[in-house]
Parts: sequence; structure tokens; C-alpha cells
Amino acid sequence: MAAAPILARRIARSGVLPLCCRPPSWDRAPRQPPGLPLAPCRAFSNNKIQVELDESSGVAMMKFKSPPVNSLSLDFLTEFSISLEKLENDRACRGVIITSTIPKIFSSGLDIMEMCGKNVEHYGEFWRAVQEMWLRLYGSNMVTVAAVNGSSPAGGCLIALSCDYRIMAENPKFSIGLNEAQLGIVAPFWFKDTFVNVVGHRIAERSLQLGSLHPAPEALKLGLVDELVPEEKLLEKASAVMARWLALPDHARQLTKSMMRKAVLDHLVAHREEDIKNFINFISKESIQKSLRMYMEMLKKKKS
Ligand SMILES: CCCCC/C=C/C(=O)SCCNC(=O)CCNC(=O)[C@H](O)C(C)(C)COP(=O)(O)OP(=O)(O)OC[C@H]1O[C@@H](n2cnc3c(N)ncnc32)[C@H](O)[C@@H]1OP(=O)(O)O
Repeated sequence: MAAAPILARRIARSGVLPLCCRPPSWDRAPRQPPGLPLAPCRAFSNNKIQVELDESSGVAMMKFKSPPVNSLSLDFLTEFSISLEKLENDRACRGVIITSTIPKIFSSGLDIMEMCGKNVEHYGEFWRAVQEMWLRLYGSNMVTVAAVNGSSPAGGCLIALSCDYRIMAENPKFSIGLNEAQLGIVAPFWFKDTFVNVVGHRIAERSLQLGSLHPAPEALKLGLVDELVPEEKLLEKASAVMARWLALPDHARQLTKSMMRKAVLDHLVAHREEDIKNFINFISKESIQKSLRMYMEMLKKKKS
């Protein structure tokens, strides 16, 4: 069965609009009828992600809660896209802070088991879900702040890079980067473009070729994250940053964001099917499967 209808059905079941049908959300300041008590906090939670929207500030707190390491499985990615779309369509929501409930881990990146020993249909469905997540997050009209409270390799780093602002816990044991080369795989052009847009071409090229994972202080020096704060201050700082960004008129900020990101988003939208085919061809290669299996074994050995 083709992958597109499967994801479309998953999303349709949730009542979420596909990206292309999303209404513009300029000037969506929270609407609070005068004289009423402050709007309450609204929450929704599914298996892997918990979301709480404070209607008085217009800010949602999104927390990854998928043990052991918040790996981005197909189910996780689908829940993530659905949660983003719900917030995007909620007139009360203007910004989202993304963080993790798992100690020491923001996200361990794409779930390697989704890319190992599966069939072509599965790879296609999985990759479409990765694309969908990125298109929604990178193309979001909301202010997005990543509060990176742990390690954040590869796909985890992509999530942070796709936000408008990154604050990381100052613990040097936490690292972040696009380390795909270390796994013997290659980050696709839109991971690379997102990275280049944050740190510039030279730093991105060196870091990608070496598959570097940068400890927090180095990530700050490279501009991969915008600031470091003590872990206990992370959410407080993220809220302060959010308030500063939300002080601007939505329409001006959103049009500026769109101007900065449009070329990169349009590139993937125009080449989505080709990108899925490339992923399937690449990941199905026996040599790549072997590299991934060896990497998983290495992770397990490291434990024992
Ligand atoms: C081909 C086109 C390009 C595709 C682009 C790819 C993007 C990606 O995101 S690829 C994934 C890259 N991710 C990584 O390299 C991270 C690997 N993981 C780690 O480095 C560590 O696990 C950690 C730093 C995230 C956490 O370390 P620690 O707290 O010591 O936990 P463990 O290493 O013991 O892991 C616990 C458990 O989770 C399994 N696991 C870890 N990461 C993943 C993952 N990305 N996918 C699936 N499973 C993962 C790990 O194997 C352990 O499993 P068990 O041994 O069964 O408990």
C-alpha cells in the first residue's frame, strides 16, 4: 500500500489539517473577552508527547515523554506532527516551548529500529513522517523555542535547529549535532540546509563531514545553540525568551520568518517524492543495513 494515504489517514483520523490546507494565522493574539477571569490552562497528552497550553500567555509547553531516549519512531513523529498542527490551528496559541521529561536526553534522533530490517513500504511511510514533522516545525507560524535539556544527536538536533531559538542546559556532558556520518549514513539536503541556515556553510560542512557531536559549550561557540543556562533555569529562561519574541506583532515576525525559510521549505516540498525514493534506495542497501546494525551493537556494548 502507498505510504502517502496511510499518513493522510493517520492525520485525518486526528482531525488535523494537512500542511497545504493550513489557514494563515497572522495576528492570532489570544482572544480573552474583557471582564472574564483569566483563561485556564488547556492540556492534551497522548502516549509520547504531553502538551499544555497556557491560554493567558498564548504559550504551549510541549514535553517529549517517550522512554528510554525519546527516539523518533513513526508513532512519535505522527504524534508530534498532530500536536504541532493542533496548536497551529488553535487561535489561542502563539508560541511553543519544546523540551523533554527524560533526564539527560532531549531526543536520541530518528529511531534506528525503524530503518533496520523493514520493508520498502515501511521505509517510505517512515520517511514521509520525518518530512512531515520537519515541514510543520520549520514552517510553523508560531514562535518555537527549544529548551534542550539533554543530549540531542541527529534527528534530535534537527528538531532544535528547526526552532526559532535554542537554549541548552550548560552541562558539558550533553552534546548536540548531526552525527549521521558516524553511523555510516548521510543527512539529507534539508537537514543540511537547516543546519547551514543556523551555523553557516563552513561550520556545517566540517561538522557534517566529521559527524560531530558538540558538547554544550562548543555548541554555543559554534552558534548551534543561542545560549546556555543552568539546567534548573532552562524553562524560566525559555519563557522569558518567548515573551520577548511574542512582544512583536505576529504578522511582521511571521512574514520575516517565512522569507528566511521559504527557499529551503519549498525545495523539499518540490522534491518530496524523489527524496522518499532516495531514502528508500539508500537505506535498503545491504552495506547501510550492516552499518546500522553495527552501530546498534556498539550502543549495546557501551552499556555492558
Ligand atoms: C539515511 C538517511 C539519513 C537519516 C538521518 C538520520 C537521522 C538520525 O537521527 S539517526 C539516529 C542517530 N542517533 C544516534 O546516533 C543516537 C544514538 N544513541 C546514543 O548516543 C545514546 O543512546 C544516547 C546518548 C541518546 C543516550 O545514552 P544512554 O542514556 O547511555 O542510553 P543508551 O545508549 O543505553 O540507550 C538506551 C536504549 O535506547 C536505545 N537507543 C538509543 N538511541 C536510539 C535510537 N536513535 N534509535 C533506537 N534506539 C535507540 C539503545 O540501543 C538502548 O537500547 P537497549 O539496549 O535495548 O536498552
